[in-house]
Amino acid sequence: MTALTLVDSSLRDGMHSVRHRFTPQQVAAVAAGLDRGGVDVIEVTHGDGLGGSSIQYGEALHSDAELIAAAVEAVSRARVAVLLLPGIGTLRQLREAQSLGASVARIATHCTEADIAAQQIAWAAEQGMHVAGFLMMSHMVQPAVLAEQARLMESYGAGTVYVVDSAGALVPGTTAERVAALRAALAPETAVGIHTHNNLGCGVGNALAGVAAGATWVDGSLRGLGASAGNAQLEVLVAALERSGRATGANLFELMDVAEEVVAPLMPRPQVIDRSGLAIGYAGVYSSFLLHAERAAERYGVDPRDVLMELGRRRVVGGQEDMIINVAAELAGVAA
Ligand SMILES: C[C@H](O)CC(=O)C(=O)O
Ligand SMILES: [Mn+2]
Repeated sequence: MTALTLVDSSLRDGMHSVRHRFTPQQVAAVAAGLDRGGVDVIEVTHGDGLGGSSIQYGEALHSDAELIAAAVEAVSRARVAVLLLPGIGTLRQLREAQSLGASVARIATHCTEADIAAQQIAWAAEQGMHVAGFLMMSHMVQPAVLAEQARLMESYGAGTVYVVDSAGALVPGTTAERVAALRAALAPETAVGIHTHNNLGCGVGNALAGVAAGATWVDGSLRGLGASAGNAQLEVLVAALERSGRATGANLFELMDVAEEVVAPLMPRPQVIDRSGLAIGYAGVYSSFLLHAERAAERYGVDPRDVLMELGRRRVVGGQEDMIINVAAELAGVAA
């Protein structure tokens, strides 16, 4: 059985929850703990990836470069990964991240737009980085369509392709179908990854279903720290994987301690499934829309759930954040 690669997203997906305000000192403390805990890959960047710091996506307190350097310095065995969304981050920023010591490039596109990542995936693979293609909003297409997109990413040079449940809208059955479709379509040496969100309370369950269906790269975040309802809670996932007979190589008690003593005090609020988070999963809307939708709803005096349900009906995707204001204004019956 292929060994699992355990990936932590607390310092990247978790950035959405802390409004991109982690400091290099905090990054170093979390990364050192994850390294001691035996996590294989630690992802660090703005929540929307390299170059995400902006009015549109939220301004970060520190540059990606400062945070990546802090993580690289803090680890002794884990690899440091960065996220890049073509159209937000640039190859220049990816080159800088690699020069600072990042060795895994996660290149993310909407689930039907793998072709916009051809250049970035090929470049990173040529530089010797391990490239993971990240097919976001995977619930929006049928498994066969997703598998075709995964094959494109593989053809550009991706060594891993992920089913990414950005909205937390999948359940164990629909997760397993997608992972199995990718596993069947890709070459045996190409790994399949699973990245989940907990909006329907299925974050850990979906990750387990993904692993049972053939995923070997598996993401989580300490205390579940991630956009909207958060990710699969990493320390819980490790315990559940071990109990389902899959060795992780992680030190569970060390991860529990880092989660409790280092990450929990940094969290602005506990990672619960509140009504807006649940509405995101139910509507099938991009998780990082949560804070934008809450702000827009407050500004126009409407219910954030109505905004989210309407965004879901319109099949709005990442990159269309400006539509959130339009929808809130329309629901309020005023001009944006
Ligand atoms: C940019 C997104 O936050 C990437 C991600 O983690 C997801 O789609 O889920
Ligand atoms: Mn995510």
